[in-house]
Amino acid sequence: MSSYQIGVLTVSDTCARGEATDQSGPEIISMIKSHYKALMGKSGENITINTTYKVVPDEVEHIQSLVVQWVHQGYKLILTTGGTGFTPRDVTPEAIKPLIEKRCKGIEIAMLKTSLDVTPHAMLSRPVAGIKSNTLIVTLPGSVKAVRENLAAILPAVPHAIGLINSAPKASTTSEHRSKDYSSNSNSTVTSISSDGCRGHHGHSHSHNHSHQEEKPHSCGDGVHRKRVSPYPMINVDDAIDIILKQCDLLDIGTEMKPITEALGRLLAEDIHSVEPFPPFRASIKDGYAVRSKDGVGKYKILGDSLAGSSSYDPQLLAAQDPKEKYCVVITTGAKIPDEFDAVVMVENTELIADEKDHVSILSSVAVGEDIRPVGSDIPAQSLVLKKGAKIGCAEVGLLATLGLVQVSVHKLPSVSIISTGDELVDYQTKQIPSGMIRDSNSPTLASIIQELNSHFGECASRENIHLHGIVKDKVEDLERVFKDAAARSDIIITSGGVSMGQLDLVKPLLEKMGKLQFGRVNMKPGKPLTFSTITTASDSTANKNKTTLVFSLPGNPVSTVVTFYLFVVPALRKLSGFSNYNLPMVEVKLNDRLRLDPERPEYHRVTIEWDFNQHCFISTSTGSQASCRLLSLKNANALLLLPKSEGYQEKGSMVKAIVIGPLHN
Ligand SMILES: Nc1ncnc2c1ncn2[C@@H]1O[C@H](COP(=O)(O)OP(=O)(O)O)[C@@H](O)[C@H]1O
Ligand SMILES: [Mg+2]
Repeated sequence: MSSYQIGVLTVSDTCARGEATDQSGPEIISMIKSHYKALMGKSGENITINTTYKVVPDEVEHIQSLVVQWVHQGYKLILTTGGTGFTPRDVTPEAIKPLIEKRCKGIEIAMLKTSLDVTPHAMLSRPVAGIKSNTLIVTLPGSVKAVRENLAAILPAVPHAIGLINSAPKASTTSEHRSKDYSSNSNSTVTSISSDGCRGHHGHSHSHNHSHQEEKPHSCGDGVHRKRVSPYPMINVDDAIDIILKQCDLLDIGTEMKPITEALGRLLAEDIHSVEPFPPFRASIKDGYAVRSKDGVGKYKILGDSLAGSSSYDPQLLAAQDPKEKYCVVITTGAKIPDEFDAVVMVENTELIADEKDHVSILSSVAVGEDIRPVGSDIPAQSLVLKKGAKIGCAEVGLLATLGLVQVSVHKLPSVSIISTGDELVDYQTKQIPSGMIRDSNSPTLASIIQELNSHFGECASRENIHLHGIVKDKVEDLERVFKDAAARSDIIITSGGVSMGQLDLVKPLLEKMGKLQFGRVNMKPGKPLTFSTITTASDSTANKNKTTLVFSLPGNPVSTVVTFYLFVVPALRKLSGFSNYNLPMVEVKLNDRLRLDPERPEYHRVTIEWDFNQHCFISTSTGSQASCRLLSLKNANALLLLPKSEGYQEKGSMVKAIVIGPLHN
C-alpha cells in the first residue's frame, strides 16, 4: 500500500494573524477526504492519503519556504488557497511561479472555465498550476465557494496527473522525451528530466545518487538555467541552533586527565571533594600574641614564638610556670596556634615593656577564638569543593592545588578543521596576487577567533588540534577529498564559501552526497545560506563505533563567515567542551545610532559597546556600513545587536539585546 502526502496551504494575512478563521483550508481537506479517496478507489489502487495543513501570511518568502520544504519531502500534491487576486497583497502566483519547472496550463484553464461559468469576476483570478520535482502544485482562489468549484473541477484529473508525474523513468532521456506532453502517455519520462533544464553533461556525477536530484541547486555551468530559488527551506536561527545542539549529542568527545596548571579554562568532568580540612590546624589571622582569653589585659610573659611554618614554643614550658601569671606566645599570620591558647591579640593592641624582652603588655581583652581560623573553616573535610561542569578559572586552580590535586579530569576539546573554498583565493602570504584573485582572509580570521574564545570565554577548541586545510578550489573532487580528510581527523569542520546560488557553489550538493544535510538556509542577515550537515564515517578503531563530524558551511563573505561562526559554531564548540551555557553572554544596550531595519530578515548588526557611568547602561555604536563583504564592519566590534525583522528604523536611544563577542575594552 502506498501513501500520498498532500499539503494544504492557506495564504492569508488575517488568518495568519488569528483575526479570521480559515474556512477554505479545512474545506480542501474535507473535499480531498471525501472525493479523492473515492477517486483513488476507482482506479483500483490502495492508497492512504495524509494531509498537512498550514496557514501563512501573504508573503512570498513564507509561501515559498513551505512549498519548497514540502516538495523536498516528496509531497505528491500541494494545494494553496488565497492570494491569487488583484490586490497588492495577493502574491501567491508570484511565489509559486518561479518554483515551477513545468507549467500546467490545462489545470489553470479548467479552473478558470468552471468559475467563469458561474461569474465573470472569475477573470480576476490568477491561478497557477505546475510541477516541481515530483509534486503537483495548484493555487486555488481564497473564497470557500470558489475553492469548492475549482477543486471539484480538477479533482477528477489529479490522481492520473500524480501517477504520470511519478511514473518510472526510462533509461535514457532524449530531447524528444523532454518535449513530450506528459498528459498523453502514462509512460512518459517526467522524473528523468532535470528540473532546471540542464542537460546531462553539465551535471555533477554525485547528483545521480540522490532521489531528489532535481531539487539540488547544483551548477550546470549554464548561468541562464541555474536555479533561481533555493530548494532549502529557510528556518529561523533558534531552530537552527536546536538542530545543531541535538547533533552534538551524537559526538562522544570524552574526558582526559590534565595537570592542574594546564587546565585553565577547561570544564571539570568530575566532582572534586576535599579529603582533609583546610586550614588543617587552627591558624592565626593576625600578627600578634596567642593568649588565653580569660587572662584579659595586663603584663604577659612570652614563652616562645610560633611563626608560620616553624615554632620555638614547647608546651612543657607552660606546664612548668606559675599558674597565677599570664602567658603568651608570639604568633604570625597563618601560624599554628598552640593548643593551650584560645585567642590572638593583634600586635597593634600590645606594647613592649622597656628592658623586659620576655614580657609584653596586652592592652585589650579578646573573646575566645578571636582572630583564629578554626580547623576546616575554609574547606571542611569530605566536602564538595568544585562541581562537575565547573569552569576552571585561576581561583579554581588554586583550590585544586590547596587540595593537593596534581591532575584533574576535564572534558576533552573538539578538534577543528578549517577550510576556505574558492577559485579566486590565494594564500594570505602571497605577495603579488594575480588579477581577479584575493587573499584568503577567512581561515586566519576563524583560527584567531577560536584562540580569542579560548582565552576570553573558556577553552572550547583543542589548541593542538586546529587543522588549517588551506584553500580548496571550487571542484567537486578537490572538495570531496579535503572534506574526507577533515572528517577523518576532526570533530568539527568549518568551511567558508560556496554555499549560495552561484554556479560554483558546490558545497551543499556535495555534503548531501557525503552525509546528511541538516539545514541549508537560515532566516538571518548576514548569513542566509549557512548550511549545517553531519558526516558519519566508519571508525578505524576497534571500538566499532561510527564517527560523526559536524560540518558548518559558512557563507564566504568575510562578515557572514564571522557572524555565523559566533551564532552557530560557538554553541556547538561550547557544548562539546562541556559548557552547560552554550551561548556567549547577552546584554541589553542603548543605541547610539538610528538604524534602518531589514523588512525581510532579522539582522545581526555589528557594534562596539561600552559601559556608560552616567546613564548606567551599555551604549552601542554601529561600526558603519554593514555590507557582508566589509570586514571593516567587524573592526572593533565587540557585540552583535539583535535587530528584529521590520519596516522602518530602530530608534536612537532604544534598548536592544546584544550578544557579546569580544572584550569590553581594548
Ligand atoms: N576565504 C575567503 N576570504 C576572503 N573572501 C572570501 C573568502 N571566501 C569567499 N570570499 C568572498 O566572499 C564572497 C562570497 O563567496 P562565495 O563563495 O560565493 O560564498 P557563498 O556562496 O558561501 O555565499 C566572494 O566575494 C568571495 O570572493
Ligand atoms: Mg566561492
